[in-house]
Amino acid sequence: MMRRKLVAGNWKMNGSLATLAELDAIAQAAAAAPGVDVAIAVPFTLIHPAAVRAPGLAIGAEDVHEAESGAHTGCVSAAMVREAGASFTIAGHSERRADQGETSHDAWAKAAAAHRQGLNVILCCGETEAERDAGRAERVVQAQIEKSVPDHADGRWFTLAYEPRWAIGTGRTPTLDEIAAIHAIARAKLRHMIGDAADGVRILYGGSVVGGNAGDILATDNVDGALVGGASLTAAKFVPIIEAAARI
Ligand SMILES: O=C[C@H](O)COP(=O)(O)O
Repeated sequence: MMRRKLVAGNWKMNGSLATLAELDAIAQAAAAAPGVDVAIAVPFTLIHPAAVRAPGLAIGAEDVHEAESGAHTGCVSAAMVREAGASFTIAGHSERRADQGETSHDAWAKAAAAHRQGLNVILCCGETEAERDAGRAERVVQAQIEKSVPDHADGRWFTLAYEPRWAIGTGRTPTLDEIAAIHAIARAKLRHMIGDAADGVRILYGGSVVGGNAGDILATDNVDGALVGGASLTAAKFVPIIEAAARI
């Protein structure tokens, strides 16, 4: 099945009203690459101004709470980010797993809550360095998928992102064979869980993607796009990744 490439940025806890100016050139590059979907997740406070400034880009949240509303001080619901202009959210990012103790079950609940509000979801999985060194990367990713992918997931709203934790922000990436192996296993696991719908689900690779390695990574089997952290913060670094996706 033909799956459109998706290049998604994740600004994490970076950015300001001033840096939204980067979106102008990113939106231009996205418009010049009609075969590629381009999305950017930004801090909650920037969702609305980003959506207003760049209506041609998919703007998203980096997380949502699993409840619809209620006494959860400091948290933000899927309905709130949708009202602010988000069309998608990330769920289960490894930094939330590490910093906030989120589990795969939490990621599942957040993905389901986001879908109930009509948001698309990029759900993250990925092993630690110790797990990879112990030869457990495949089993860890399979278990995360098993516990976090909602039953009714399909490619119209659901995207999986494989992000080995040791590759995030480090400048280190797995080999292309290692990426292909995990993506094939992830696809097989999705097929086991959701049947033929798995063929429509995009599986992104994330972890130290930059302009220089994007072409090779995006051309790897079962890699349907990239989830980009550091290199999504400026148009100068992000646009080459969009252009690499457009050349595939
Ligand atoms: O969500 C994005 C990833 O965590 C990758 O971050 P990075 O591109 O800075 O390694």
